[in-house]
Amino acid sequence: MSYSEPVICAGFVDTHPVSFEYTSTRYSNQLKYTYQQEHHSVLIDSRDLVGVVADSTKEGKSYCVLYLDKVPPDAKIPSIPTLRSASARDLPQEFVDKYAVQAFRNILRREERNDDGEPNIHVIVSVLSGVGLATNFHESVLRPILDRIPLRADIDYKIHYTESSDTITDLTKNRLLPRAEAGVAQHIVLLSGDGGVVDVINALLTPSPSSSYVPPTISLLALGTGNALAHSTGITADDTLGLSTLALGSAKQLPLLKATFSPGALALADEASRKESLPATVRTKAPDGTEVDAPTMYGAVVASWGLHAALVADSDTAEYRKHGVQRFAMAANANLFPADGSPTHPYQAQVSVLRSLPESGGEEEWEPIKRETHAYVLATLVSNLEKEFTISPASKPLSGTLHLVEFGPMNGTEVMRVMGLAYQGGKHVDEEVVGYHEVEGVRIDFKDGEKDERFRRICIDGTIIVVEQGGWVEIQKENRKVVELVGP
Ligand SMILES: Nc1ncnc2c1ncn2[C@@H]1O[C@H](COP(=O)(O)OP(=O)(O)OP(=O)(O)O)[C@@H](O)[C@H]1O
Repeated sequence: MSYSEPVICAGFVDTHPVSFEYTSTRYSNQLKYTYQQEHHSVLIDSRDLVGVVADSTKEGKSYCVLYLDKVPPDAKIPSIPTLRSASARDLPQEFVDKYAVQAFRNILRREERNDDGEPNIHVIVSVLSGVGLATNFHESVLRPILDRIPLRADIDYKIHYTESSDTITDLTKNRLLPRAEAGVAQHIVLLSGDGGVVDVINALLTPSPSSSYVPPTISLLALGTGNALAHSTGITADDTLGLSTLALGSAKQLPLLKATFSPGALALADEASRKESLPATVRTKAPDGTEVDAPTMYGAVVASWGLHAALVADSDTAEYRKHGVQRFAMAANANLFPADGSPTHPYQAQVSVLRSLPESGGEEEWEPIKRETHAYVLATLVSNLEKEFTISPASKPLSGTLHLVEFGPMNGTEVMRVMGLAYQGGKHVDEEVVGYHEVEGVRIDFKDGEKDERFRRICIDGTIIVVEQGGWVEIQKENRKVVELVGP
């Protein structure tokens, strides 16, 4: 069949006779059905299509086509799309073959159950992620879709709503980790931003993993603010916020980075009103060669210091969160153009990068960046920090490469111009003032620089860690298989 030839056949929608027309091109697929009596047509674009579920309650080739009605672009309040379903018979076979939701069943191992009867599929709803739409999305969209599969709440899967910022960590540590270590396959459907994924990862990473550990699989539904992981892996390439990926995708190891800090480092909590210990410590060698217990945290997206860490830290308040993704731009403005008219801060530390030397058989070497002050130092595993903000154009989905973007102090207008180019597909990396390199690791050593702790804030996937005066942080790729992520 030529890709531009539509497939036309007769069938039924809700018992009314229709003519189906399925068009598949390189760029998009569409299913149109036209009621034979009224000549009225309905068009379903593949960007809105979740999948096609066989309807076992009906005879013959009966299906339920699940798709979404987009939120109108001029909607005044943040809203979720509306779930639509069409009960159809005798659909074009090509359409069924491409969008049938069998993959759902391969990923969601519902038949395996624990001794206490608890299923191994968990739906986690992070109620405060993004602008707070996860609960509504779960109740109005996800749950009715799971009902159609059919997957039954409390029998085939368990629902968890977050009650505090510790809910995901506690659930993972107490229930998911022991089963993963015992070799049980588990699936987590996560309605959150990147933070939910990071909480799961850090709770699963124990210092001495069991040899029978089975990495849980995560299906991410992009209900956060930045949603860097979802945008960078193609989960949000269509308009279903990750539902089509959940229905039709396949799982792959999620690459991680490991950030190890000098012993006095603490994470900020509750809008920076208090500090708390990091999730773990590891015994490691400090840059001066001494053995220390180093606070450690893992991430899947980004490790940064300077302007990026400052704007993430400053914008993580309930007040800023109301503005959705705009909160980053608002905080950037406040950092770049201080009210007192002063220039942006020249961040002081020794920054070094770990490079792999192919000429010496892949040996690695730390190489200092020859600049004493910095504005922007950001290492990332992903291409996009927001849908349109391409921080690292060379990063490929789930490839595990780490890229560093860095530049020195500039005035606010120039920083805005340069980083504005990231919204044009990542053109900032072509600017002479921007350093852009593939690296194995990055080290920031504060030595005697930076007396004010605001300038010693490090961002690991949205968590802000303050390094003590004279302290350091080392970021490297982590090779352990901790979770798999379902991608398109
Ligand atoms: N019920 C709750 N009570 C308190 N805090 C919560 C609750 N539910 C979620 N949170 C917190 O809200 C934050 C949500 O983070 P998440 O990353 O999921 O969304 P986001 O920050 O909006 O998106 P992104 O990280 O993609 O920009 C986390 O810090 C999480 O711990």
